[in-house]
Amino acid sequence: MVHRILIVTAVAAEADSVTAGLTTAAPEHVPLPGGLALRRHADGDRARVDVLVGGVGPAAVAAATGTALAYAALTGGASGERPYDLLVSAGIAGGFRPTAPLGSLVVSSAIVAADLGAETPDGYLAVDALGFGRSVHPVPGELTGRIAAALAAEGLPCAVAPVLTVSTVTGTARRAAELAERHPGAAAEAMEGFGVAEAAAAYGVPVVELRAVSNAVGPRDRAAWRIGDALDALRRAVRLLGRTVFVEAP
Ligand SMILES: O=C(O)c1cccc(C(=O)CC[C@H]2O[C@@H](n3cnc4c(=O)[nH]cnc43)[C@H](O)[C@@H]2O)c1
Repeated sequence: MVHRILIVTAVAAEADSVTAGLTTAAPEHVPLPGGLALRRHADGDRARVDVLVGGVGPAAVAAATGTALAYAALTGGASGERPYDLLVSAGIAGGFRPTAPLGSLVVSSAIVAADLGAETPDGYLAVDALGFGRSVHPVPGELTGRIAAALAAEGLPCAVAPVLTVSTVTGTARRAAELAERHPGAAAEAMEGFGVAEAAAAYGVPVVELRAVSNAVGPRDRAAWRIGDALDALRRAVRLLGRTVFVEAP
């Protein structure tokens, strides 16, 4: 059985790291509606890994991921079958100190919409507390365990922890403290995971977020960003997962 994985990044530089990490030959270009395209990597009859550049932020990436899922559902195998076996939201992120230092990896134990809600005189209320939708997508613990074990076995340790999705990059110590207090144990913040997870949930596909830390969550300090190191960590992580978890039964 071929395992079908869709890896969604925000920008092309992240997709380039993912593509470089996959060990198969150059990908096939698969055009999608809406000006989107998949980079399709096939590993014989073991796995098919599609890589999608979905845009920055939860709205853009949810729209793009939804398009890719609808396309796969309409053009793929038997009706009623899941269009993919696994979705991965991958890219660079801000890391919460001290859990996620620069260059380290974070695998989501949950994917959390950290600013989807309402401010009230008594504090923040998440959207589910307001009676609409949800603010947390769970990630199968067995899946995160396999990913973490595969990475650690090759000397690439990672934190397994909640990853926050924000629409505004944190740029002050005050905001970082606020988020850490509201989401104890969170290891990283990025801008796409929740959008990918919403699309995945609509099609019943399990989802996980994989992030490589390029900067610390806190006061803005562009000189301290390590985007190259994070992209390299992402490439190494995908290389390992391409040989292990991506070709295993979901
Ligand atoms: O201008 C800034 O201060 C700034 C700081 C960090 C990141 C940005 C971006 O515009 C990148 C957004 C892009 O990268 C992911 N990302 C990376 N670091 C973070 C972060 O600390 N908080 C949220 N997102 C981050 C994100 O997923 C986007 O795709 C600008």
